[in-house]
Amino acid sequence: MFAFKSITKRFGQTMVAEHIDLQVEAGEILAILGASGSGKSTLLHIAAGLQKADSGEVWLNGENITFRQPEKREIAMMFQDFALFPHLNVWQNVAFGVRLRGVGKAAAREQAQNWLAKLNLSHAANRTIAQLSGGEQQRVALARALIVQPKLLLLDEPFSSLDTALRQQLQQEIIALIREYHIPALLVSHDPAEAALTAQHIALLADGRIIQYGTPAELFRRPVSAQAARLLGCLNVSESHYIPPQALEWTKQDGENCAVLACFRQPANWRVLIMHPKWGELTFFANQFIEQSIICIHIDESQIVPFHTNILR
Ligand SMILES: Nc1ncnc2c1ncn2[C@@H]1O[C@H](COP(=O)(O)OP(=O)(O)OP(=O)(O)O)[C@@H](O)[C@H]1O
Repeated sequence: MFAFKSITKRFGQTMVAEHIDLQVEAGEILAILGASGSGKSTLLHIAAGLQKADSGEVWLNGENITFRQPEKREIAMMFQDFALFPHLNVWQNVAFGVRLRGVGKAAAREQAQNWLAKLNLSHAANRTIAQLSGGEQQRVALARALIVQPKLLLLDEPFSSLDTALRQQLQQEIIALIREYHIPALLVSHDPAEAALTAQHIALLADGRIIQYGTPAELFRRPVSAQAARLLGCLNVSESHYIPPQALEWTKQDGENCAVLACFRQPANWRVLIMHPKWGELTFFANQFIEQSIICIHIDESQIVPFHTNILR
């Protein structure tokens, strides 16, 4: 298990982490979701020992590693830009970490081949990095990270340069490997869909504070504030409440007449913007183009999530 205990970090006047408490169990992914500049990468760097916290502790498998050197932490990182070594071929990149630990060339090569086989890359073992696609490079980066049997895996937006299909495939591979090898993982992301698909828990980070923590289902069902709802990419959010998609229904009767402001084509459906007499401008999705200028909308008010501001502050 990995844990941050009351981590605090400032850069000059900027508070980047304020008493952050988080933990992630072996075999699970914790996603830290936040806007740009919210302090996500700083937390990863503190976990890796690349930045020092001003106060607080970092624990891994029951040991306080706060003052341990980065190379002694047994932590692996994967980045958005892969960070592979261009002068080494594929298997040499994968074998790099075990070679550093003194494993002989033949044994390291064999271990690298095993990892490449696991990730369906055996055919590319002797290629240069430039001869790989983005998805293949990221799988090499994953093999290179896991071959050293890390005690923690840090994922810094590792999927963001991949297309949707590749991204989902790699996410599933990482989830399966983390589970198989019982490694806890921290994923930083600004993409709520990615966090929801990959992580068992999500921590929403804003201005150096965890504004909400829970399972993806808990967070999406009940964001605690407008800021949390917006970080989760929810629609129909105001400062006082959130109207979830299932609360809003297009009916023939039993609702309010709403003006249709716009209807946009989306890949899988139509996105409709309406003006509701009580709740104002709202968005919902329809499976057909809405031709009428007025439609009847029922809102199940029992499903509306009210915000009590400053709940966790
Ligand atoms: N070494 C540093 N010195 C001074 N300020 C820093 C340093 N590193 C980060 N910061 C500042 O700390 C804040 C948090 O940065 P951080 O990189 O952790 O955010 P982030 O959430 O990872 O952002 P992004 O999603 O854009 O990568 C930012 O305001 C950033 O400018």
